[in-house]
Amino acid sequence: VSLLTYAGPDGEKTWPKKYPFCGGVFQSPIDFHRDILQYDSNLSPLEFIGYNVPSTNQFTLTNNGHSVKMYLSPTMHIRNLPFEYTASQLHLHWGNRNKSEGSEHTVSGKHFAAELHIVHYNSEKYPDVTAAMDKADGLAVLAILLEIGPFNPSYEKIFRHFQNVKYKDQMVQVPGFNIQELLPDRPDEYYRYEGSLTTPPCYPSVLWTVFRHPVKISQEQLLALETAMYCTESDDPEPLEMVDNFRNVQEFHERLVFISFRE
Ligand SMILES: NS(=O)(=O)c1c(F)c(F)c(S(=O)(=O)CCO)c(N[C@H]2CCc3ccccc32)c1F
Ligand SMILES: [Zn+2]
Repeated sequence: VSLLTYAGPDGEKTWPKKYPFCGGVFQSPIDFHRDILQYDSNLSPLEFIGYNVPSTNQFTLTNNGHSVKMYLSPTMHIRNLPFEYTASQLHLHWGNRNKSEGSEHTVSGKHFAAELHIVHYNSEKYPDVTAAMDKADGLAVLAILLEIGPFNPSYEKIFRHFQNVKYKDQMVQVPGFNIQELLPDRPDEYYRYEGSLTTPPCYPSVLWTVFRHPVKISQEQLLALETAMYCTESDDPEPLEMVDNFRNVQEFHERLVFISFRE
């Protein structure tokens, strides 16, 4: 989808022209602020099955021109949602070296530095993610907010490969590791709402789980994320830096976000 640029003449404001759902209902991301939050005691901790992938397995990390994404193992799934959801891929959203405020979801109007998404599909009802991605109960995405702190060795297991996926369509193999290491402390505390893909085609098909607590990565790790990748292919005479690949927050009318924690 070459149309997928966030800023400029083809930016997110033009998405609804070609992708009508982008101008529709239940759009993500959103801002979490006090008067739309409601505690829900039924929101139980998620179970992460098969997340500890042996290093004999490998994940494919690739630059798809607007994000860096890593395909995950079909043995990974989450339980304690209305259905069983199987992992598909993870990817990131970030800002730029002068403005490290590239998260998609915001809290009380505040951006975090970046955001990791782990995309799953409803494997109880659909054969694969492509069949699931335009269904209301098709996808479940886990979102981890990233902020600056100490060096994070778990995130480094992915970040150390960025130099090999600098350009569009490049890919590299990443040795398996426990993907649960990428989750924050207290993963039982999260925001939950029904929303959409944050890139075209913006299908309202995502059950969002945004963890309350951010994960820390170092300033250097964040700079690597913000400066390593390009949207363009390696031989493109006009390289385009892959930066600011986050969608702005969407209007959230008369709806509630459910929280599993008491503020
Ligand atoms: N922020 S988000 O979680 O909404 C989200 C993205 F932001 C994003 F960039 C991608 S993508 O695969 O890199 C490109 C879109 O096709 C996907 N990929 C999803 C959407 C389409 C699709 C098809 C198969 C597997 C994954 C996805 C995505 F779910
Ligand atoms: Zn995403």
